[in-house]
Amino acid sequence: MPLSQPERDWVAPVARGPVDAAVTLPGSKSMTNRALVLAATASGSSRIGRPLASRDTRLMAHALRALGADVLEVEAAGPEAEAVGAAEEVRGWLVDPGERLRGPAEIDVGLAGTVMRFLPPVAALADGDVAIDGDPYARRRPMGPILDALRALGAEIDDGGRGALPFTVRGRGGLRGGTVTLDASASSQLISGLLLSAPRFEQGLEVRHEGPPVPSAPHLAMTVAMLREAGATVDDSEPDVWRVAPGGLKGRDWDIEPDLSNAAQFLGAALVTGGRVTVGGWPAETTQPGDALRDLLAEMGAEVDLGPDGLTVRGGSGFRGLTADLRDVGELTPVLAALAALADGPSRLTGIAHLRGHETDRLAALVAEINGLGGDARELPDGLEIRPRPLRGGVFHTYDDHRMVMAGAVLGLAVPDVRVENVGTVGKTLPDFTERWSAMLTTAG
Ligand SMILES: O=C(O)C1=C[C@@H](OP(=O)(O)O)[C@@H](O)[C@H](O)C1
Ligand SMILES: C=C(OP(=O)(O)O)C(=O)O
Repeated sequence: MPLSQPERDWVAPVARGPVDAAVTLPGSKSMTNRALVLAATASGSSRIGRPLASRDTRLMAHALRALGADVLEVEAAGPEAEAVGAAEEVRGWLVDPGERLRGPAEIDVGLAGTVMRFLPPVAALADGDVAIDGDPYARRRPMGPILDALRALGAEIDDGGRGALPFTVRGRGGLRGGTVTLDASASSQLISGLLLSAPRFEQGLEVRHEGPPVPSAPHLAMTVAMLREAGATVDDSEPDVWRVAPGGLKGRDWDIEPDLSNAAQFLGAALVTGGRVTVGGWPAETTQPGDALRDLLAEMGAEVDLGPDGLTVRGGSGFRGLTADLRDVGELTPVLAALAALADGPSRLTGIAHLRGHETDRLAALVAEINGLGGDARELPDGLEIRPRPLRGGVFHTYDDHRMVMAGAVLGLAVPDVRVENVGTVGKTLPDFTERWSAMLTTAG
C-alpha cells in the first residue's frame, strides 16, 4: 500500500434514509504506534494482533526498521474483511527488536504526531545519526519542548535552532535520562514520547509538566497502561508528574482495540439520518478517548447502548447541539463540529486551543469549511461556536487532515454535493474509509 495516495475529490454520498448498519473498525492508531515503539525497545520479540495498517502506522514501522528492528507483516484473513465486504486482510505484525538500535538513518514522520514525538527518543538510543523530517505542515507542529527535554536528558540534537522538524538526533547508543520539566500544553504526545522510551534510559525518567493543562489525558493514561503491560514500573500518582524506572520492558503479545476515534463519523451517521449504527468490538474498559462518544452523543440526544454486539447509537428526528469541554478528547472535534452544524440548536466546543497545532489548524479549517457551505461557525480563543443554518453543496477542503475528510462525509449525509477535496488523505488512519462509508450507506432507506 502506498503511504500517500493520489489526490482525488470525492462527492460525499447523501443518505437516502435512516442507516441501519453494523460496522467493524480497524485497530487504534494510538495503540498500534505505542505497541510498535514498546516492541522495538523491549527485550524479546512481540506480536501485534489486529494493528491498524494505515499511513501513520506504516511510517512508524518503517522508522523502526530503519533503526534496526525487524517488523514483519503476517497476513491472516479476518472477520473484519467479511463485515465490510472489502477484499482486505487483517494483518498482524511480528516485531523483533534486533541486537541494537542503530543509525545512520533517515526517517520520514509524514504528518503523524505519534511518529514525530515518539520516535526521536528512540533515535537517541540508537548508535549513529538519525535525520528526521516530515510533510510540509509537520514542520509547523509543536516539537520544541520534547527536543529541549531530550537535550536535558543527555541527547545531542541538531535542529538549527528552530525547535521544529527537520532535525538530526546524534544517537550515541544510549541516553542518561533523569529529571526534566517541560510545558506539554501543546500536545500530550510530548510527554508520551519521553515516557515510551524511558525504560531504556540509564537513570529512567522523571518528567514534570509545568504550564496550562496538558490535553488528551486519556492518551497519557494509555501510555502509562501500555508501559505497565509491557513490564515497566511507572508512577503517575502525582498530578503532572510521571516517573518511569529503568529496565523491565519485555516483548509480549498485543491485541489492539478497534479505533474508537474513527467510530465517531459512523456513530454520528445514526444521529444525522435518524437511524441506527452498531460498532462491533467496543471494549468494556479502555483508555481510548473515543469512549467519550457514548456520553457526548447521548448529550446530543442519541440513545446509546453498550452490549455484547458492541456500541449501538440510535438517532431520532433531529438532535441537539453540544456544549462541551473537549480538552481530553480533542481528536473527536472535527466530526462533532460537523454534527453541530447539522444539529437543531447551537453548540459551544471549548478546551481545544491545541487543535491549532494538529494536522492543520483545525479550528480555522472547520470554521472556513463549514462557513464555505453556508454555515455559521466562529472561532473562540479555545474552541468553536457553531449555529446550525441551512447548508449548500460546495468544495470541502481537507488540508491533509484525515478528520476533515470524515467531517465532510458527515455533512454530505444531509447536504447534497459536498465535494471533499483530496479524499485519499484519510489514509492517515483509515485507508478504506470511502468503501466503509458506502457499505454503511447501502443500509439506508
Ligand atoms: O498519543 C496519541 O496517540 C495521541 C494524542 C493526542 O494528541 P494531542 O495531545 O496532541 O492532542 C491525539 O489528538 C492524537 O490523535 C493521538
Ligand atoms: C491529532 C491527530 O493525529 P496525530 O497523531 O497526528 O497528532 C488525530 O488523529 O486527530
